[in-house]
Amino acid sequence: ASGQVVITNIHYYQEQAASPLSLTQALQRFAQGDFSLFEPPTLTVGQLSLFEHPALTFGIRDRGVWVRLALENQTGAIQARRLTAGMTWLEQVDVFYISSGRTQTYTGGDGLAANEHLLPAVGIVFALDIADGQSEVWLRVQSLDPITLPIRLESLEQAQQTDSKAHLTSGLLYGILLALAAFQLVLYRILKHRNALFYTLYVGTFVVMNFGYTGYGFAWIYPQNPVIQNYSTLFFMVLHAIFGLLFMRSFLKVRKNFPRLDRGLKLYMLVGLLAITTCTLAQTHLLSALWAFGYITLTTLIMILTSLISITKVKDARYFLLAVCCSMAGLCVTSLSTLGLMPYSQLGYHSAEIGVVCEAFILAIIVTNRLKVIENERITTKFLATYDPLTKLFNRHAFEQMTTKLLQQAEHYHAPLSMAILDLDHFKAINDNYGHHVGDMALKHIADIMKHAARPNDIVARWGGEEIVVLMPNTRLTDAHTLCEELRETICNSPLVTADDESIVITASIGLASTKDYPTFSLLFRAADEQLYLAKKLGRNLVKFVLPSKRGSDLNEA
Ligand SMILES: Nc1nc2c(ncn2[C@@H]2O[C@H](COP(=O)(O)OP(=O)(O)OP(=O)(O)O)[C@@H](O)[C@H]2O)c(=O)[nH]1
Repeated sequence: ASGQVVITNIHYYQEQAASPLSLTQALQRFAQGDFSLFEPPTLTVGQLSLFEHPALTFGIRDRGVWVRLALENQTGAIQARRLTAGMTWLEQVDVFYISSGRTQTYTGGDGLAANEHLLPAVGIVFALDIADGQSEVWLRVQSLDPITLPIRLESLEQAQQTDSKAHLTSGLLYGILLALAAFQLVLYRILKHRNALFYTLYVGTFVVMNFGYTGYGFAWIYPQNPVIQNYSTLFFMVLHAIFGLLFMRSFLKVRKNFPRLDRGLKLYMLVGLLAITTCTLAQTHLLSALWAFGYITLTTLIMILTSLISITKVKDARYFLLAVCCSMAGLCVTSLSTLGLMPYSQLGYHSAEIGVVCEAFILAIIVTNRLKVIENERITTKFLATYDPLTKLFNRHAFEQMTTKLLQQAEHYHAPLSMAILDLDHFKAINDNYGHHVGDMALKHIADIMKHAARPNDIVARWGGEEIVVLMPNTRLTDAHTLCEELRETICNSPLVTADDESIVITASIGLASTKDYPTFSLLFRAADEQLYLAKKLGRNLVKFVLPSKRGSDLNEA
């Protein structure tokens, strides 16, 4: 039987006086011809009608509006229908169903606690039994939020389909946005970077705001509290804008690049927050609505302008701009269609959500990318603090720190510990003959040999220039000597082969000392260094050390 109950025409009237009209007065006005005929816009793309469900829009106003629907039931029987008459945020919607001189009255809207007529994501709905022949529905709507009245008269099966579609769309939207926000929150937990936190709050406040205006909050969470319903959406709208600005300041480095603008933004955010808090606490609904809509529009413009002027200064600012433009475009279409400045359609109404999803995706990608760069820099800095970039051996600083610790342990456990200092022979000649580049290759080559020769607990570090130090825990001088001898031999038997296929024999001199006689780092180092000097003096390619019993003599020569 669907389709055989039709709305034949729609008339509307905007009250002029602050005091509301009664139904009788409205009927009189209609009879006098004060009502206007509503002509829904039409636009079809192929089979699809963009303005499938006519919607009347009156913007934000403090006076009531009347709508009259003329119905015709051609089925010859009473038909059950569901009438959707307005968005979930409307404060009060009175419905008068008139047939054969009898009037039935219903009241819905979010101004009334636990209102059963409010269906989240769908609107304010009424179940009507439509009498055979002609009948009328009269609606009176009063709200300080935008008065947007999509009108649908649906059979019960159609209504069910509409509901499923609406819940599915909302589920999808929340799913995507919450997943993106959760991902950034995890990144924030790990990397502690503000970009990720502000992103989470920016997207999170949008979800809360959306939960408010779609009516889920009122239907599911605070049905007894119309005050929360009336103010939460507007409050979170401003909060969403503020987190957007905080995110932008951090991402576009506004404080560093435009200090004066940054100070202005701080003030702007403070004013935004104070104003909406005051309006909310004072429960001035009209002012809150005007402030919230104005503030979010101005904020989006500020974000667009700031990203425009940041393009030359900040990497990825152009993507930030693209993201904000997506959201701005969506928000504009939704605002214009809810405020009645452009024809209302479902697509238009959902544009803000589509825009925000696009924005959230783009922002998630650029934030993750930014965090990757920051993390890489952090890893590099950490690496450079510990390692020598050329040879990838520990650097001098790391070596000193580790040695101090190991010396304390050796002393505590009365364990032996040896230190060797290795210096390449005539290294200057390699640089001079083959170039600095080959000198570097030689250093790397020797470092690789030493890494390979070192035992798991040995510590090999580049002390500086062509000097490499080795700390050998739990190693007596004689064992250390054997190891150093092997190392010296390996080095001189492993010539460096250059890119030109030239083979360069490299030799090294090594000085060795043990903690048995030199218990502190400086003494140990100086002793090893003295032995190195001796090795050089005695002709190079040698390992030199002092026997503990005969300090100063040099019995072991390679
Ligand atoms: N290619 C290269 N050369 C370096 C690096 N660090 C230091 N040098 C060079 O190493 C050379 C060390 O020269 P010297 O101290 O005179 O010692 P040497 O030529 O090895 O002679 P002996 O130590 O007496 O055998 C200098 O020419 C430095 O410029 C480096 O990282 N890369």
